[in-house]
Amino acid sequence: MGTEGGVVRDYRTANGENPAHEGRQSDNRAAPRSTHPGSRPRNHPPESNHRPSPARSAPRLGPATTLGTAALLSAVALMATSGYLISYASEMPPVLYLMMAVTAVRAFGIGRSVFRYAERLVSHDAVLRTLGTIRTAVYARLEQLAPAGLPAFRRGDLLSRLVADVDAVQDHYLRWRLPASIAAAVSVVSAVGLGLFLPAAGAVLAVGLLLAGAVVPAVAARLSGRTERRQAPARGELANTVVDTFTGTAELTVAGALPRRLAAVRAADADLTALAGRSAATTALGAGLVALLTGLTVTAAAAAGLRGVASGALAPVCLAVVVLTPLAAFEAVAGMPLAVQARERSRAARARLADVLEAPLPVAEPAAPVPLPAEPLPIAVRGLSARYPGGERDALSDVSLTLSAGRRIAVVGPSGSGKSTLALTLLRFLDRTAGTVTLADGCPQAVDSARASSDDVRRVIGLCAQDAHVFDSSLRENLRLARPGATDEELRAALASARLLDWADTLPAGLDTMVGEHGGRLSGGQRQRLALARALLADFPVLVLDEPAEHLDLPTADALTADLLAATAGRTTLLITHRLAGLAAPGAVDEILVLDRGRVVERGGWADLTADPGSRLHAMWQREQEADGLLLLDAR
Ligand SMILES: Nc1ncnc2c1ncn2[C@@H]1O[C@H](COP(=O)(O)OP(=O)(O)OP(=O)(O)O)[C@@H](O)[C@H]1O
Repeated sequence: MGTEGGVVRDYRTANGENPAHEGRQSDNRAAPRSTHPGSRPRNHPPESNHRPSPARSAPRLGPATTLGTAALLSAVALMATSGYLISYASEMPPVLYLMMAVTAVRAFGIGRSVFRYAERLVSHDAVLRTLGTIRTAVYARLEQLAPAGLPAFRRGDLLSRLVADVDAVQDHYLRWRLPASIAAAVSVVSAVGLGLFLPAAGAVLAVGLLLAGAVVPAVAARLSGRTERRQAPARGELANTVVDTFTGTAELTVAGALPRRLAAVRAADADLTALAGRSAATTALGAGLVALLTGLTVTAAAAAGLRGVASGALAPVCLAVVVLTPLAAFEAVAGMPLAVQARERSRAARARLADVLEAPLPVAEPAAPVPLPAEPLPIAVRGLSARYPGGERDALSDVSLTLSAGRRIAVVGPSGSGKSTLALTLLRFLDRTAGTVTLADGCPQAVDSARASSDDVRRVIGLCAQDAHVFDSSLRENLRLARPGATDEELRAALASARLLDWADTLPAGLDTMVGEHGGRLSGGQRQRLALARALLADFPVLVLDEPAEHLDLPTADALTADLLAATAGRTTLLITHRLAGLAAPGAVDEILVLDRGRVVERGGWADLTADPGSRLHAMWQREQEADGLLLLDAR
């Protein structure tokens, strides 16, 4: 089935078969502790083993084809019986003799509209259901690919795949398969039917329909196949440059690069416009050729009819039938050149969807996920290594640590040393290549996280990411994502822990204050504090804070780090940071791991490590203090 199968094969989660992610609610889409006992058995099968057959996903077009054929045949018969009725009526027979033809004209006239309406209803219902299935499958796949697997796709291009390419798939059914089947059926029946009146006219019609319905579309496909197939990637490119330009407008303006980016957008737009122009030219050529063939066929049928009348093979009153039937029958094939163009377009779109649906998953779900222990601590990480899909080397190598109840560990290291990779691997957004992560380590109910569903693991280990998404909603709704049933008191307590309550209390609308798109009405620090409050409200047994103070100015970053260390006191926490200032306070964290190139190169308490002049942490701390001093001088 080629790419067609590639897309259809994977529509696995449709029809509610895999309600896998209903419980994800916070930054890491995890549910609050109160809803986690970890022992709920999963009721969805592992995705990688579960692929529905194409037969179940492709729309059933049989009824629509039958109705469409009936509608077009009614139109052909209407034309033929009208011609016959007018010719016969001109002979002025008794009215009673005309009644049968009159009734047939009425029946075919009504039939054409009724069948056409029913065909549209049935075909669109079937196809839209399939589109819904495809879109669900694409969303579900994207959800599984995120976050570690998504960088393989560009954002605008993904948007285009999600919207335009999925829509283009409907063309495969509604604009190619359905009209092609109807055209074939109507052509055969019309040519045979006319042949019964006059074999020569039937033959002429058969040749005309064959040329218009098969040869012209083949020529159109040859002329524009490449153009049609290039449209979907070109649309993706345009979407990508537009999204990139919009999201980076501020930076591009500051760097003076906006004109260059706009030129790139215009170039992508011109490319797509040129493709659309070439496609339209082919459409016009196809329509022109079909109109020409219609005229030639009607003329040849009329000539054959006249010869038949002269030789006595055709009753004169039936001449109009022979002339008018081809005119109506060509309606069936008139859209075929467009249909093959739609086929080529949707073929490319389906291939692009298959890329998404068949992209390797960064995490493989176990075939039979085991329930997690009700009390998941301590969590022992031993020899953990991980690699990104397509990566040449491990981004994380042989990392070990123990997260026991209330223990706080800081992971520091230079950019690219694997800190975020450690978080992703612990949360099972990325599969490990070696090592173990044992929940309830040392207890009889100990379980390795790889044997549980990743959703369950994310109910135990929560993440407050550096780029935590803030929704375009109110403060209250943003917080309630973590715990839908939370009372205002609980929300206020979480805000207080994140040191945001004083500010929230000054707002006229209080918790109902709208925060804007991506939290645009908040400062960077307020956004991060809101994300922290949300993570605290979710009350995960283990909280991973990944660079929560990233992108903030130094005083704000240090204040936030100090506040979040205070807010997470007594909680099991893994704090990932490249800034050390917040860790210097006595008892801030229990252990510090220094990562470099994915490996733990140093570990210990703050005091011990910084006291050793040869230690990495000592050197990092010195560098940070010197840099801060220079910044202070600059500021003065
Ligand atoms: N999605 C990805 N696909 C492939 N490689 C990746 C991906 N994300 C990160 N990497 C690579 O993995 C390595 C570790 O990256 P990671 O993001 O864990 O570093 P980090 O210590 O968190 O850096 P930073 O402090 O800058 O956030 C880097 O070499 C990086 O290039």
